[in-house]
Amino acid sequence: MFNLRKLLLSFKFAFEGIVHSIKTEQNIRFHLLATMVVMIAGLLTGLDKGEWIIIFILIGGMLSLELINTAIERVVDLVSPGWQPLAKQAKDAAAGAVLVFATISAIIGILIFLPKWF
Ligand SMILES: Nc1ncnc2c1ncn2[C@@H]1O[C@H](COP(=O)(O)OP(=O)(O)OP(=O)(O)O)[C@@H](O)[C@H]1O
Repeated sequence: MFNLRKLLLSFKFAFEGIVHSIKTEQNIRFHLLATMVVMIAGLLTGLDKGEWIIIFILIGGMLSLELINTAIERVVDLVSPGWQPLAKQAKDAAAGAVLVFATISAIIGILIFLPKWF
């Protein structure tokens, strides 16, 4: 009923997916750098518990969305190695989802940090 080996293997595969995405996707490395900058800024600025929770939700959402974007890119390349309008639409929509979340995250970050600095 509960297979520990299978559970551990699924963690291993998920970890491999994260490592592969970091190695191959420049955008994910940029977001990891941004994550570190925000964490350091948060520690130096002094955020309350609610603000940290919001920041962690945004960081988790952002990185998860980047991983899903990588997955979509890989599946599109798999099923459509040649140029296809639908492949472009799929990849651009996935990239658009990342951009929407990144923009909203940046706005929320500004709303949290700016009043504390000025
Ligand atoms: N198979 C395809 N058919 C049509 N358009 C594509 C295809 N692959 C990528 N594109 C489009 O080409 C443009 C440039 O893509 P880009 O150089 O970012 O490559 P990518 O495959 O989307 O991303 P990555 O380089 O991270 O794999 C984007 O608009 C993308 O949607």
